[in-house]
Amino acid sequence: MDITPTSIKDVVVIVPPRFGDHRGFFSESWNRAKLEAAGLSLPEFVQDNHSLSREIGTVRGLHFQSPPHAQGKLVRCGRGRLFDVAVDVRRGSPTFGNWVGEELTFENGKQLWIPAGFLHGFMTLEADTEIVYKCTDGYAPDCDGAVRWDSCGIEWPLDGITPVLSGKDEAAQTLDAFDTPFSYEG
Ligand SMILES: Cc1cn([C@H]2C[C@H](O)[C@@H](COP(=O)(O)OP(=O)(O)O[C@H]3O[C@@H](C)C(=O)[C@@H](O)[C@H]3O)O2)c(=O)[nH]c1=O
Repeated sequence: MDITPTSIKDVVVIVPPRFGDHRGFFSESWNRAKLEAAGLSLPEFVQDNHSLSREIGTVRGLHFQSPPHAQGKLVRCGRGRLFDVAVDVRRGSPTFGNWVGEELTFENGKQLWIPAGFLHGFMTLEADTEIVYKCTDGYAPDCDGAVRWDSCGIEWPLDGITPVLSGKDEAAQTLDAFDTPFSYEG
């Protein structure tokens, strides 16, 4: 189990091993005991999500759920390629406002662990890209919120394109206007 830190202490990249043979590969995409043996203890997951984005340059995000339904997310790509982003919005965090971006592809098998207290979003880098992620809390529409994808200084890889957005994401508040419900707990 390969676990690599990022520029934000609490966000990590995980790459589970793949056992390849003439048929393809086998991989344990999630194994609590093996992660703990490798030094990473994650909260309990209660929901798995899966979405398909048809067009290259589709942007979903930047999303969060407020407490008491804040979500940590363990994200991977099921098909295609995407650029996955976490933005630290924990009030008082030494890395408040900083972002981490990681290319997650079917081929590289990378997973990004994003704890509660971060905005999450992604841009697809290929048509027909699928994302799969585990969440530490269930969907709570009353706690659901969004911040504009282009208000956080993120260096999106498809710079200059007109992204495909939902109406909710199009109308989202900017990071400057966002009154974060999260605080840093060290
Ligand atoms: C997020 C979510 C949505 N839905 C429904 C609501 C709506 O009718 C439909 C589409 O919802 P959305 O437009 O919010 O889907 P989407 O834009 O893909 O939202 C997701 O974006 C990524 C970046 C995340 O991090 C997720 O937590 C989630 O916010 O699915 C659920 O039933 N359960 C869920 O957990």
